[in-house]
Formats: sequence, C-alpha cells, structure tokens
Amino acid sequence: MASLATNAKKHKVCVVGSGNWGTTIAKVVAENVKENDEIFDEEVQMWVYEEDYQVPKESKHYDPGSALSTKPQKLTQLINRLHENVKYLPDIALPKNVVANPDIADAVKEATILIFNLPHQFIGRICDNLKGKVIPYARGISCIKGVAVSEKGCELFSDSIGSKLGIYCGALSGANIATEVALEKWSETTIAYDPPPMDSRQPTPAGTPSDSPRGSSANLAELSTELSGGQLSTAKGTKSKGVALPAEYPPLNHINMRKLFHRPYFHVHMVHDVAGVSLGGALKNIVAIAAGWVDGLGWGDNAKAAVERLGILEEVKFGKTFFSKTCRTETFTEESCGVADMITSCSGGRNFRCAKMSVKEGKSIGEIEERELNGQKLQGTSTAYEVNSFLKTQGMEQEFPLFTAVYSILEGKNKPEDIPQLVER
Ligand SMILES: NC(=O)c1ccc[n+]([C@@H]2O[C@H](COP(=O)([O-])OP(=O)(O)OC[C@H]3O[C@@H](n4cnc5c(N)ncnc54)[C@H](O)[C@@H]3O)[C@@H](O)[C@H]2O)c1
Ligand SMILES: O=P(O)(O)OC[C@H](O)CO
Repeated sequence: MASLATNAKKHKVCVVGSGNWGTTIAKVVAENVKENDEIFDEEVQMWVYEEDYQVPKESKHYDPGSALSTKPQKLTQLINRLHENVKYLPDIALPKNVVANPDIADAVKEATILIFNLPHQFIGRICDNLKGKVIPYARGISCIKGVAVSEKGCELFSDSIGSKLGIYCGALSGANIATEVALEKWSETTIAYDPPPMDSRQPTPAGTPSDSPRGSSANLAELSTELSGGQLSTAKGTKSKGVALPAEYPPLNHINMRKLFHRPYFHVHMVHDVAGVSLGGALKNIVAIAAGWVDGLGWGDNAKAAVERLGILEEVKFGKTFFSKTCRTETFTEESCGVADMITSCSGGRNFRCAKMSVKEGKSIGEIEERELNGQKLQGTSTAYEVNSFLKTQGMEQEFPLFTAVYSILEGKNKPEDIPQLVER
C-alpha cells in the first residue's frame, strides 16, 4: 500500500484567475497547502490577467511620496509586493505563498492541480492558450459559474476544460459571496469530484478510508465506465479522465481534495454530481437578476421568494432534462451549491444588486456593472442569453418561463413588471 511517507513528490497548485473569487480561493488554498505540506508544495501560483492599476488615494497602500502610488503599476507587481489584490480583493491580506504570475504557461507548468476561477466568458480562449502546456496527469477543479453554449450544445465548464486540456476536471460551487469568505465569515461549499478510479489510492495511515463520506473507491469504480482513449462515459457523451497520476504523488481522492479547500470558516462537502454542482452555480445567476428586478420594484420578500422557488424548479428541470444520467435533484435541494446559493445570490450577490439598481435608476444592467464593479464581471446577463439560445435550439423556451422572462426583459421585449404574467401557471 502506498504511504504518504513514500510519496516523493508533492502536488503543486495553480489558480487560473485572480478576480474577486479567484483571489479568495487562492487565499484559501494557500492557507491549506502550508498546513498539509506532506501533500502539497508550499507555493501557490496565481495566474493574473495583467493590467496596469493605479492605487487609489483612499487605499491604505497609497503613499504620495512613492512612484508605486503616483502612477499605474503592473497588478502582478502590486500583488507580490503588497500581498494584497488591491484591485479585485482590496483590504484582504494574502498569504505570502501566493505568487501572482502574468505568464500563464509559466504559472501552470509544474501544477498537478489547476483551479479554474475566472469569469466564464474568458475560459474558452484561456484553454486554447493552455493546450499542450499542462502536465498530462494534472487534475482540475472549475470554480466557474456559467455554462459553455456552442454549436455542440450546452456543456459544463468542467467538461469543456477537461476535454480541451485532456485532464479530469471537477467543480466547486456554493453559497459563497467572495468578500465574506475572504473575511473568514463561515460558509459552506460543495465540491463535485468524481475522479478516475486510478486516483483513489489509499493515503496513509493504512486503513484510512480513501474516498468521500458518500463514496468509496469501489463504488467510484462501479460508477465510472472506463473506455479506451482516456475517456469516461457521461450523460453528455464523453469527458476526459486524463492520464494516471504517477505513484510518487499522494492520491488525489476526496480526502486530499477536501484538505486543499476545507477551512474552519469554509466547510466543504464532497459529492460526485459534477453536473448538478455546475448547473446550480450557473443558473442561479439568471434567477438573481429577476430577484434584483422585483426587489428594485419594491415588491417585497414574497415576490423575491416566488422568483427563488421558480428558479430552483427550473434548475432541477434543466439538469434532469439535459444532464439526465448524472444530475441529482438532491444536489439542488440539499447542497450549498443549490438552494443556499440561490438564497445568498438573491440577497447580496452582484447580479442581484446590479439588477436592483438598474430598476431603481432606470439604467441598463451593463451601465450599472461598469459603474459599480471596478472591473468585476456579472455572469447572469450573458448566461441568460446563452441558456436562451440553447433552449431555442431545443424548442423548449416555454418550458422554462423564468429563464425566458429574464432573457426577454434583457432584450427589451418585456419589462420587469411583466414577470408575474410571464411565469403564471
Ligand atoms: N465574486 C464572487 O463572489 C464569486 C463567488 C463564487 C463564484 N464566483 C464565480 O467565480 C468566477 C470568477 O469570478 P471572479 O469574481 O473571480 O471574477 P471577477 O468578476 O472579479 O472578474 C474580474 C476578473 O476577470 C479578469 N479579466 C478581465 N478581462 C479578462 C480577459 N480578457 N481575459 C481573462 N481574464 C480577464 C480580471 O483580470 C479579473 O481577474 C465566476 O464564474 C463567478 O461567477 C464568484
Ligand atoms: O456576486 P454574484 O452575483 O456573481 O454571486 C456571487 C456568488 O456566486 C454567490 O455564491
């Protein structure tokens, strides 16, 4: 049996993305790699989309006597010098083992664990850049809330990342407003990781269970039909399982993945339903816009609750209709990535807040996003368009009245005031 003591190599982590959530997750994993240094290398690379940034006068880092403050600087240099992402996660100290890197190929080159965490509109191009540059036996976790709609249909980012890069990729999603997690306020999250059976070697000590509370390497083997060419069978055809992890590395099973993300303030529940976890995070962003609109109209909590109820129903229906073989209703109704994320997103999320302001001020959500978010990106508006274009190809717009209503309102064909009539049974 493999023993951690005999694992000559450690896993190196790279976070691909450094926005509000990307930087928060880099902080979380950087704390954990230090505490689990028998498994993980101490340095966490964080790929940063480079830009020049002027430290604002109100920042505690502003020093009128220093050139660093009086003219724009490279964001990576500011992060590495100040140990703070002054633009996307201001006033949160980052552990010193987070290293910002503007060169994506260099950032990923030694990583056996890749955490994808950037606005969903950018991931396709990033993966194209990364092709052939990642370690073939690397494993991925997608923290991206969105879906990839193309001529192929509606794909989960875990699947599209996995197939583009030839690696296995799971998903992390939950009721996780980034600034609250960064401030170490307690929250829960869900990680769906259904790795190839070959990853489920036993960690030491002997007898330690090798998988999640809900699974075992044995039932993983039953769940996963191994096909030739490095593919696992899934509801949507095939997804990459990557290449076997060399024996010198500690196994990347549920136990070790949980060690990378779980904190006293960030409680992780491991599951196998990658589709449900990914869809909960993506589709609630559409619903949060509707919730923001009805709240902005001053319609009160009952109206917002009605929108959230419908949102959960449409999430479940979407999963069951289009990802029927793998998606579990319980993922939406019991896990943080489902109902809890719906509630938090419809209370304090950016999509909710910007939609609410747009109604109150009579401005477009895009204008409000530009004005309020300092470069952060809403995911709900583009997801509403992408999901609608997919539903149209399926002839199923009417089956998802809330998602369709949000699209119609964004398109200017209806007004937020029309929502009750548009969703009436
Ligand atoms: N912020 C949150 O509270 C939160 C919480 C949970 C999940 N999420 C999800 O995490 C994902 C990442 O969100 P975020 O909050 O970290 O991002 P963000 O909204 O802060 O977006 C800004 C990021 O986009 C990058 N960017 C801008 N232009 C780019 C380009 N052309 N190419 C590549 N990158 C570019 C910026 O450098 C910056 O890192 C999203 O899918 C989001 O839904 C966010
Ligand atoms: O700020 P939002 O609307 O992108 O939502 C943030 C998180 O997804 C909440 O879990």
